[in-house]
Amino acid sequence: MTNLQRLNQLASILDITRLQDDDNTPAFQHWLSTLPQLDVAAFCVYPQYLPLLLSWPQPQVNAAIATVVNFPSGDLPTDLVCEQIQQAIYAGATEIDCVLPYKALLRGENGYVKSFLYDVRQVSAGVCLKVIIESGELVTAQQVAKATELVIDGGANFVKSSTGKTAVGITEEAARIMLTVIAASERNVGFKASGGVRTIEQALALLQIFEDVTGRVASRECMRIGASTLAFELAQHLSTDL
Ligand SMILES: O=C[C@H](O)COP(=O)(O)O
Repeated sequence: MTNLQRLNQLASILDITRLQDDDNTPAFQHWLSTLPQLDVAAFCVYPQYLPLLLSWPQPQVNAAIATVVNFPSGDLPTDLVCEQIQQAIYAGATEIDCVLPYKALLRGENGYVKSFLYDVRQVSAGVCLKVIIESGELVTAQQVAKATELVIDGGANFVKSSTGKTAVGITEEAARIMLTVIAASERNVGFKASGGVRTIEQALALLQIFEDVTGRVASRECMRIGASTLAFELAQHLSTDL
């Protein structure tokens, strides 16, 4: 595969993300105006910015519209998270990135986590559900594996590593653990790497790990990379490689 083909493959699995806590309408609209024209997998923004994204005059015809719930703490009551999901879908979201109650998992409350995953899957039926395990906050490899296993068993479409709001985002070690559990499962579940993916080198390394561990070719149906700045570097490389 040529470098250009690999970079285009990377663009096709990118979830361009804007989850700034000090954001506002003018800044968000300016951000939209700066976005490069790439055939990406999705745009991921806070729920309050879904209307602006959906009314954006340059629709990215193939891109999904994603938003976040139970974000970033993972601590909200299940019924409130389900309400957030319903509101997001009503607002036009076609993908939901939902933070797992990972602190409950760390307390050993696996039953609560399973019940949470069941409820959010029911209320998000028909849309793409990505569950964020916040791998950088899980202490042991066993906890990363267990969180991944519970998310898969709960029926999510993707297991996502990080919110990008904690000290540690995705690491290659956590990616390997998550992908090993995903590869061993009988279910068709995808992997989303996120949290501090700032360079093309990092992203290509994660893409390679995905393909090495799962034996699958990375596509938007089975792999995503969530990043807030990578699209700009990628567009520069793609324009110079033409
Ligand atoms: O999906 C969430 C991402 O982590 C946000 O991207 P970032 O880490 O490049 O800011």
